Amino acid sequence: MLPLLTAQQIHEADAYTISHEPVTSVNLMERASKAFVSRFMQHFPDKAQTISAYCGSGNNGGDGLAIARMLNEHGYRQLNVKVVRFSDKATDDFNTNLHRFQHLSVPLLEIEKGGNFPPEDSAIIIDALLGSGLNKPLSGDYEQLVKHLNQLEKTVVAVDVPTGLPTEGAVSKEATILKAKLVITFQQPKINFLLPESGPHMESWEAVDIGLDDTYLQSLNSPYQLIEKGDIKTILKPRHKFSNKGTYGHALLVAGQAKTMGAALLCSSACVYAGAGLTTVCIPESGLTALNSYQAEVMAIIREQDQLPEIEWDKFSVIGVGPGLGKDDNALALLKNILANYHKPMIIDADALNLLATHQELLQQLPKGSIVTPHMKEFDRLFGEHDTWWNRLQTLKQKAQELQINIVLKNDYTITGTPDGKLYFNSTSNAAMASGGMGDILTGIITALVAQKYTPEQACLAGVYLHGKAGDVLALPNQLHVVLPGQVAAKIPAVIAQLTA
Ligand SMILES: NC(=O)C1=CN([C@@H]2O[C@H](COP(=O)(O)OP(=O)(O)OC[C@H]3O[C@@H](n4cnc5c(N)ncnc54)[C@H](OP(=O)(O)O)[C@@H]3O)[C@@H](O)[C@H]2O)[C@H](O)CC1
Ligand SMILES: [K+]
Repeated sequence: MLPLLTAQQIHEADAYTISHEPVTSVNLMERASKAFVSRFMQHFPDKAQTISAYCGSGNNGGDGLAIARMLNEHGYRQLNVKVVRFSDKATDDFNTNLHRFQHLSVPLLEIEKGGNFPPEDSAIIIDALLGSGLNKPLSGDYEQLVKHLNQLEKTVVAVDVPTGLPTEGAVSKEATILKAKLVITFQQPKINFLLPESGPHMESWEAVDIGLDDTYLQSLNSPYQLIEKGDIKTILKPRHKFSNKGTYGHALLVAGQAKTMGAALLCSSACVYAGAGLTTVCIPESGLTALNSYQAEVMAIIREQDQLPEIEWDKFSVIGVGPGLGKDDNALALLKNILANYHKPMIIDADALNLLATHQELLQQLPKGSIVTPHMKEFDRLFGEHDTWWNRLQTLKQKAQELQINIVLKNDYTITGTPDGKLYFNSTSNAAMASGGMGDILTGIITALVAQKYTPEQACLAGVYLHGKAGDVLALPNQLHVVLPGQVAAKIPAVIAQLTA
């Protein structure tokens, strides 16, 4: 897991590394700048490109000066630096780097408060104006400069953080932020990079290691964690000889209506592919032929209109409810019936979430450790409207603790909130997966993992990762525009095999 820290914690981690490694703060800046330059050169190897580095007078600006010096050493000749003097203050490391810069033949121009902005002819702008030290929205000269640079529509590469973007906390829709094509960030993505509000302000980010003390970073016990491949490899268990279908559990999915039977087919199919020993789906009779032809491995319990189905509750290791279920009185009666009779962790998705939203008292009846898998709109229906993702994140943390459930908030970086108050960001998936039915697949996968005796938390983290990884494996190598949910399900065994090899 990569702990995701707040700006304050990053500052403390700097100080800890400086005193314990030990390394001087200017050498830590040198190390960070070197890491930036080596990544920058991979993306922009053409040394004849025109580059302007805009530097503030804090440590982000100090990085900018060190970066420009290093690029010059590497033979980038069409380089110039613009230092903005909008503040009377400058950090020591900025001053040291300005001093180191002065004997170079690289043009350096200072932009004063209230001054005019010089013409900008470079193709690439390195944004080293402000970084993680941002403590208020941009205004005055900074805001004017950033607006000016934004309208030039250059290729902006931000150092650590795009100027004006807070690393955590609410991002105002009105905020002026320097739009980056690429952010090369130090040590870890900043929490806001993983929330949709950063989308309009940055196309992509890459984190470079600057050697902050890892034991210290882990000891901060941050509630925000980024899931990495190694974490999932640790969770997934290989299959053993002499195991049989009974070893891998019996999953029941309660899903589907005549017009939304596809959801039931997709989630039960995903459950089979993700390895449940047995999968049964409870559907209306109208779906039986489709089920038998789509996925012969799945068994059925038929649900009559207006009648509760006969379910042998003890037979099932786990129940997943909701995809395509509908929100009518029958669906509600069925959900109530399940909550009254089944007391092990269950998975609640789609229509069942909307029923919970309109019958909030049922939320309290969810067995401890249950899993709900809302997308943003379902989440807000359940827990109230949110005007920023940061606020939504805080509700996610609070509700998972309060209800003692796992909440999987589906998004680009799907976030799982767990009963112990942690928020885990997933690192797989891509935009080709944005299509109807993809959530049904996730429900099937998570249900299958709980059936196989993974803890609910493990099932969420691994399920979300596998789902996204299957989509990545399918879409990324060929830059596919779209991948279909059924393809993602069928890819799961290969993805698990690769992770357990
Ligand atoms: N471990 C690491 O990640 C390392 C990061 N490094 C780099 O350091 C910056 C952070 O540097 P810092 O000096 O703390 O802050 P900034 O350069 O981002 O900002 C400088 C000062 O600007 C003022 N400020 C804040 N917000 C605004 C604003 N909206 N308008 C104008 N001015 C603003 C603020 O000072 P005040 O006294 O005015 O409050 C800031 O202190 C990090 O991003 C990395 O690039 C190190 O190089 C190595 C380790
Ligand atoms: K910056």
